[in-house]
Amino acid sequence: MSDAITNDPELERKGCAAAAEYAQIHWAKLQRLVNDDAVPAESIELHGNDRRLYACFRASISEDVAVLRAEQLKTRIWRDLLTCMDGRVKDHNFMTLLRPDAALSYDDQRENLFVVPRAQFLMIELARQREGCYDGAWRAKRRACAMPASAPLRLTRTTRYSVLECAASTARIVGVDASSSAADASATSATAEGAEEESDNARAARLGKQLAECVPCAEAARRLPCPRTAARRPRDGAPVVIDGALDQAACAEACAAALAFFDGAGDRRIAEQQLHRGDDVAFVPLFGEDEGSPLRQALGPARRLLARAAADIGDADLLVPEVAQLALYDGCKRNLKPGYVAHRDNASTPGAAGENYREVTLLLYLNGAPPGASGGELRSYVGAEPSDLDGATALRVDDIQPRAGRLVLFESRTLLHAVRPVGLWRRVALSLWCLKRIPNDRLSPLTDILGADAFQYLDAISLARLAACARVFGKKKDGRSLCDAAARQQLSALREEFLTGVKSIDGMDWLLYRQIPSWIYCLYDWEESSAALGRWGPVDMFGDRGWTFRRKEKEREKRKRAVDEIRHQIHIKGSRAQEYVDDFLAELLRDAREED
Ligand SMILES: O=C(O)CCC(=O)C(=O)O
Ligand SMILES: [Fe+2]
Repeated sequence: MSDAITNDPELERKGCAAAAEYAQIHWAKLQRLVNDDAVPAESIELHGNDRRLYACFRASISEDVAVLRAEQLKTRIWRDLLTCMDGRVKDHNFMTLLRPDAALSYDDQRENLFVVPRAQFLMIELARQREGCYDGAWRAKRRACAMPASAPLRLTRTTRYSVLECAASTARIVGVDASSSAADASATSATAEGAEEESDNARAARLGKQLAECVPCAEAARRLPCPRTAARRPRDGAPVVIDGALDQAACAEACAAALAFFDGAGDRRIAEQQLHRGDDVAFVPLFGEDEGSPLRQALGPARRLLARAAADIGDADLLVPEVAQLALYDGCKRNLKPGYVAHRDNASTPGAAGENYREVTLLLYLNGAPPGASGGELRSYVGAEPSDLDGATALRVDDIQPRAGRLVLFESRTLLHAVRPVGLWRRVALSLWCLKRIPNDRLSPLTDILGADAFQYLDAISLARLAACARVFGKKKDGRSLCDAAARQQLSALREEFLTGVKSIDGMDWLLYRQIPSWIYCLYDWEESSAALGRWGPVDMFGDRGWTFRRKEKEREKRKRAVDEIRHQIHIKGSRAQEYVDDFLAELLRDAREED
């Protein structure tokens, strides 16, 4: 056809990557409609003057735009119309990908996408928005596609996190039930949120959840075989940057799977956008089978690389958590420019508020800013003083560009860093924090004795007993001990299952009081006994036999001796610790009754 518009090969060559990125951004915008039925389709802005552009289009062309054939796009009318757009529409002739069928995603019709000038794309998409192509039925269908019926997002409680879990992808989204146990493993010691107020994250980190769920790095590398990397221990407060740590193909696959995963989670990704950081976070198990999990499979090479890099740092004391963090800074979401304010991943001074176990931070970028997009640099304030929270004392400020396959390592306690606001692109990275036990860990004397791993093998009842013991000799001021926290979590999960019928060590039904068996509360009270005498013991705890108890210093002494004894027994008996703890608690309760 003589008046057909032909594609300019030069334009194609230059615009290929940009077109793909633009398509991704456009699809992300439409995702808002999928996630929220209340959003009118035409409220998604595509261009500065959408109404006018749409009117202009409909003044010339009356065809239906829901499903288009190639020849419909190359007519003389279109050519004239597009010629008028020069100077009126920004980037009017930029190569842009158009979906032939509005009902389907880019992926669904990957082979058949049209390459059209930007102005043409805009007019067609604006018409689709305004003419019902993205109506309720379309949204429902897209939702169904994103979330197969067999894999609904559901709220689950595990011993570790309270999470939204997508069964098909085995990644876990944090942030649904922040009040109880959200542990997004991102404790921040020096963020804008204020030093006084401890975040859920910080609390989770302080309680050592990460430490209870990790393996020595050599073991991690054994479990996830991968060739040696160039990773080395970062020193002198400066980050180590290694390019090409992961090949482009692996990055592209991982990135696409991550974006699909986050898109599938929709608005449920994160309950509330936090002020100091704008990313969406999911936790991906580092180890285990890949089958049945597209996301985990796609992240396989990245997970192996991180585990290997952790081992290559060469510090035998380093531990690798069982989960890596997948973070999306979605610059295409709600016109936000998400970033992360200046912070350190661990307290710069040992013992300071917010301290956790992070020693080395590993960041693996799965993509970089596409041409024309900007932001998202990792800003590092090298040499900033430990008390400096905003980088004023930095000797050097380096902006490290995210790039597919780029691995960055830095000392978690030392490097003050930020993520610069991300422009119109979707930045995807996988992070892993290598942990190190804190000498004389104030959090958990029992952990020192049993080892953090023990918590994985103890059932709720055992943990509760250990918790009770830990409370007796644990350091109160810092909050719950490790096992106390673990016990609470397991017990509250159990609550739904067994409202009755779970027996405490002395054969009584657990009386659930604020989700925790009341005998634990008795022990708390017991522990809290001060020099002043007081009455204690919830009357209902022992039902008909309700009794009270007058606390005395000498009993406190007695308990302390008993606890020391238990500690000793645990130490020498190893795995039989549980029995001894049982005996100890039984004894405590017996004593208490006798006293009465
Ligand atoms: O993604 C990055 O570049 C850094 C993210 C970060 O600082 C964090 O998650 O703690
Ligand atoms: Fe960080």
